[in-house]
This record gives sequence, structure tokens and C-alpha cells, in this order.
Amino acid sequence: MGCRVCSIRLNFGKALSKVSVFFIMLLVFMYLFYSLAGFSHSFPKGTFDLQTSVSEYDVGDDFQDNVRLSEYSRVAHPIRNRTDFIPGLSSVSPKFAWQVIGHLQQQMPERAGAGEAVSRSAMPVSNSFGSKKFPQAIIIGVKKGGTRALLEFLRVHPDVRAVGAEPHFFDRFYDKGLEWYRNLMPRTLEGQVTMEKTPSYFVTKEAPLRVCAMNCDTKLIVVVRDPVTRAVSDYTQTLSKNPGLPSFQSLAFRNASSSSPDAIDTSWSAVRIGLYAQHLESWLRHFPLSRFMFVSGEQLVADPAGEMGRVQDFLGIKRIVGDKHFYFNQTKGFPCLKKPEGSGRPRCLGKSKGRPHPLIPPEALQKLRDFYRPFNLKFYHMSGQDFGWD
Ligand SMILES: Nc1ncnc2c1ncn2[C@@H]1O[C@H](COP(=O)(O)OS(=O)(=O)O)[C@@H](OP(=O)(O)O)[C@H]1O
Repeated sequence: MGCRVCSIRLNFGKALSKVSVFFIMLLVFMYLFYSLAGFSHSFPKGTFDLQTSVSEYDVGDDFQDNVRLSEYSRVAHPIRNRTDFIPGLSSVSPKFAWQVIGHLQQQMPERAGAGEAVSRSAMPVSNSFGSKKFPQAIIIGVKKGGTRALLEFLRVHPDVRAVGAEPHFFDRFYDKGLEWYRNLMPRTLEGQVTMEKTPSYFVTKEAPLRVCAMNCDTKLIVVVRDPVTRAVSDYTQTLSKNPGLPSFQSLAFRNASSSSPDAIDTSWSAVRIGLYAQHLESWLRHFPLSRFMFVSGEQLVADPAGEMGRVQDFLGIKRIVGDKHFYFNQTKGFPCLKKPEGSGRPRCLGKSKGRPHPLIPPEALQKLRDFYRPFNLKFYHMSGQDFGWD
């Protein structure tokens, strides 16, 4: 009898340990599955959530492109691909190892959504993978200038680490506080430059003072493009989301019934953003010209390596991203990133970048060109650079 009880207990014990093992295995499996599924998102989730709020500067398209390209940046990144700080990782493929590191990093505070910001800000921002710093350089504009191309080209550089999505801190989410902002940043090692891009900063009245309140030594990069083409590009983006949009002309020109027929409507953001001299003026009240770098959007397409050389000098990092990283993709009509050594595929920006523009009547474009001329000349004078738009 006693032995039967013993055997029942023994069997029950065995069953219990089997169930425990099963549950542990299940948990491990679920963790691995979750981790692998999560790898497709290379950006802080919280940031993406923020991105989806709709505004004039909606960047949903930009986000898609970023997801595709972020993989390139990782694989092409010799320093970031270091796997030696996690035991065992060196025995798996570098790509997988980096995914594990990336995932571990994503589990840390930058994953916080807006509501979590306060409690997260109390967490230490330093660990063995580096620390989160405020960006030393920001691509502040301009919308549709080529900002995504510039950021993705820069992310190939081992000394640049950037937030993939646009944080919109200095325009939309300033009330979240600086610690919230810092937590969005990727961790950087000594000597690496932290960056972000949010093109709407350039036209946000409060942004210059706010950026300066964070750090007046922040390097500011502005990618500028012929304001007429930029306006059409902006319109094309809005049209792609709202096919019922009125024609470009009806938005760009006020009704001919007024005393000044066909006056340009500067209250339309697609027109207003192109008044570069005006926007720069408000930035120059807080930053000296030496803190700015103006990148020609046209040159970034015609000679990406040349433009990247100047940007790397401005950032004070070695000229690493150059000719060998680019090829001209005939189908896309734009430069793309070559296949990184050893793995991956060549990468072009997504289909929302470099898309065909609708045909705008030439007289309308000419009117806009005439309108922008004095503003362009003023901008050339202020920036000390002639962009040749006229
Ligand atoms: N290499 C490469 N590939 C594709 N597209 C390129 C590239 N370099 C610059 N561009 C131009 O970038 C324009 C989009 O600008 P942004 O990235 O600043 O747009 S956004 O403000 O972030 O939405 C985009 O505008 P559109 O041509 O109107 O689509 C492109 O002209």
C-alpha cells in the first residue's frame, strides 16, 4: 500500500517536472518567436506610434522606406555588427547576432510609448552597449528635400547611429520632455554620432529656441531642393493619400477675382515651406551660420558621394561613405546603395521616394519660379551658397 503511494507520488512528481519542462520550453519558444517576429521592426515602436498621428507633415511614406533600408544599415555596419559582447553570439551568423543585439536594445526604454515616458526617464541610460545621448546633429529639413536619402546614406557609416523614424520632438511632442526624447535615441559608443531627422523642424517657429535649449552646439543639416519642384513633390505626396485633392494650380494660386490676380497662396504649406530664407532667419536668431550645413537635394541625386563627403566632413567623421557605396539604378532613376559586402541586396529607397510627379501647366510653374526668385537669392546670400535654381 505504502509503496503504491510512493509510486503514485513518484509518477506525479515526474509528470509535474515534465509539465514544468514543457512550460519552460513553451516560454522559450514563445520568446524566440516573438523576438524573431519583432525583428522586422528596426525602429522604436513608440516612435512609430507617434509617427502615425496625422498632420501636415505626415511621414507615413517615409516610415515605410525606413523599414526597408534599416536592414541595409545594419548589415553594412562593421562596428555595429560586433557580436563579441554577448557570449555565444559569435557562433551564429553576424546578421542574426546583430538582430539579437538590436532586439535586446529595443526591449530597453526607447520602446516606450508616449504614456510611459515619465517612469522610463528614471531608468539609467547607460549600459554595456553604449549610452543614449542627445543628437549631436539633426537633419532639420526640408520636407521632400531628400532627407530620407541623406539619413540612410549616413547610416551606412559606422560612426553614425540614427533614429530611423522621425521623432517630431521639437514640433509635436515637446511636452514629453527632454528625457523622453533622449530615450528615443539609439545607444552609441564613444566617438559615434547620434542623429535624427525631422524635416518639419525647419519650418516650426518654436524649434530653433527649443533645439538651442537642448544644446546650442547641435549641428544642423538642411537638405534644400528647388522650391518649385519641392512644392510639386509635396503636392504629389498629399495627392497619393487623397486622390480627390484639387489641382496644384487651384491650391497654389488665390482666386483671380482679387486685385492681384493669381497671387501665390503662401498659406498653403506646399508653397510656404519653400520660403527658405524666411525659415532660416528664425534659426539664425539662435544659431550661428557655422552650425549649419546646407545639402543640395539636386546634388544628392547627381553626385551622392560628393555630397556625402561634405556632410561627413561637417560631422567630423572619417570619409567612409563614398563612390563605392552607390550605383545609379536606371529603373528608379536615382542612386541606390550597393549590396553590402558578404550579404544583403542592393537597396533603393521605397516607391514613395522618387515617384513620378503629375504634369503641372508650365505657366503655373513659371509663375511660381518668378515668385520664389527673390527669396532664393536671399537664401543664397544668407547661406553663402548658390544652389542654381534660377
Ligand atoms: N537616392 C534617392 N532615391 C529616391 N529619392 C531620392 C533620392 N535622393 C533624393 N531623393 C528625393 O527625396 C525626395 C523625398 O524627400 P524626403 O526624403 O525629404 O521626403 S520626406 O520629407 O521625408 O517625406 C524624393 O522626392 P520625389 O522625387 O518627389 O519623390 C526624391 O526626389
